[in-house]
Amino acid sequence: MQWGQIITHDMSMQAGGTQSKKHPTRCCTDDGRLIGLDTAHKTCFAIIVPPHDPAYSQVGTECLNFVRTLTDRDSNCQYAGGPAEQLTVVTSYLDLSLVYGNSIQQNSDIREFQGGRMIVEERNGGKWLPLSRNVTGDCDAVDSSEVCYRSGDVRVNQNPGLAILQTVLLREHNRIADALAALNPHYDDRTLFQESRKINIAQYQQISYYEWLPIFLGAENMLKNRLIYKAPGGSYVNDFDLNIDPSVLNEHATAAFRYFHSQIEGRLDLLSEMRTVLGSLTLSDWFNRPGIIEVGDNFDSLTRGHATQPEELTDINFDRQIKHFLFRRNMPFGSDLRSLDIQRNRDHGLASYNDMREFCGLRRAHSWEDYSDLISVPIIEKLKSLYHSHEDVDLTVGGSLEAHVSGALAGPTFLCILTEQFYRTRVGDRFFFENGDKITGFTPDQLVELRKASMARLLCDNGNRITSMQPEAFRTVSGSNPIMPCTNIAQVDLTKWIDQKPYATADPSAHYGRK
Ligand code: HEM
Repeated sequence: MQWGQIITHDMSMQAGGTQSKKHPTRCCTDDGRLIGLDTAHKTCFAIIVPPHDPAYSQVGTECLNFVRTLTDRDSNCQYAGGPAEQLTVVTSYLDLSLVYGNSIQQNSDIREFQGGRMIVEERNGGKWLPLSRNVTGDCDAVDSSEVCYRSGDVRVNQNPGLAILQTVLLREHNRIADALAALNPHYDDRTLFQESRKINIAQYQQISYYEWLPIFLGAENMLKNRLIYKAPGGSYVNDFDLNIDPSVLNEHATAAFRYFHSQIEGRLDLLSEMRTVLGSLTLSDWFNRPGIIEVGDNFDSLTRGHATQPEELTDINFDRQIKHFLFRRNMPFGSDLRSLDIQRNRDHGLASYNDMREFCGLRRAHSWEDYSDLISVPIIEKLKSLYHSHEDVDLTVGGSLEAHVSGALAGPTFLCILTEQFYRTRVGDRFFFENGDKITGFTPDQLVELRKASMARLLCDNGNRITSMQPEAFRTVSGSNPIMPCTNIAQVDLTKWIDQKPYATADPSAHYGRK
């Protein structure tokens, strides 16, 4: 689950949102009462809570704040006709923009400009993400001495697991930079930075496509649709296609990929190196308060917990920590992520579930009963009581009610969207790590090494003192996936980067991130 959120934050962020921070536009009063339509801001689309709601009725909440995503109409974009298009504020590519930032300015703010490294700050003997310059603004901090991070992505502080993986990926960059500096003492800061960034992104793409996505999209489905290849050793996959638009599909970011919100577990276990449970954290106590990961041995214990504790089932149930208590900020109740997802579907004006089925080559339903090919009859009965017509069912809702395709964690409609997205994400990326471009690609020897990258090794190398892990870290520990010493887990051999080729650059003024 947690890696999925990393991928999400790398690929999209709707414009105008504040994520976990309280939105300055208030569409409800602070105690959850409705504001008249005439007084509410024009971007308001508040979620109306029915009086009998089992959770919110306990505290009389009538209204959940919801601010519409900014569109091309709100920006200086040239209006090209057609419906409004929602804007995103991060790069679509899987390029670790959440670590490196989305612009030269963002990047310059978090780079050390020495030895190719990113800024880390030492606290209590550990190396951590640098602190935000506006602690009380960026986090739910009581005072400005609390830990609150600055990174390539403003959502970094949202939950402890996310902050851990952001830290792991940042430390990995510096680990690579230090190793390259030792192997190539003549490299300058910029060369070290760019080469380390390139390796970090390549490992991350390898892990995402070959280790993580097969669990979600099914390995066979991915092979069949050319998202992954049985590419042995050092051979390239030259599938870059200039005509493929790698932008993130609205149906992906606003509906299909959010289905995995159902995997979020509200209890975060802290585990010792022996994998005994030392305690646990409650998710809603730690939204936007990442400092907890720096306390005692929590960084390692939570990392082990995330690698050991099963995620919640991918189904119609959502943990109350995000369904009732999202960003509750010490209040008895917070917001409801599931409602936000459904309302966001409507805000963005996505095609209906039925339209999307048809688009994906599935049978268009002409009656409620026609949905029974993919949705169980008792659930259709519930839908009937909620929607006037079968044509009205939202994509977010219908897609998440389908029986899963064998080997995947989604039904056919969502799987169609997810597969199309991750096809575009690789084929539309001229820098995708398997690409054999002479200037930007890796050598076959380097590719052999990059294909050894794994989540297990990433956690081993970047914990404080994590010394053992199961080799398939996205899967639970079992007889065939036992905990083993980190030293037994394959590592990318960086000696293959000993001055392999001169750093290709002609125009010195075009250096990304130069101060
Ligand atoms: C503790 C974990 C997580 C929390 C608290 C969380 C919370 C949120 C919130 C508050 C939003 C914005 C909702 C809105 O206003 O529309 C959001 C958006 C989103 N989430 Fe999550 N999420 C989590 C994990 C995940 C995971 C595991 C995935 C997928 C694997 C995911 C996928 C998405 C996507 C695709 C978006 C839309 C991003 C955009 O385009 O702005 N999230 N999430």
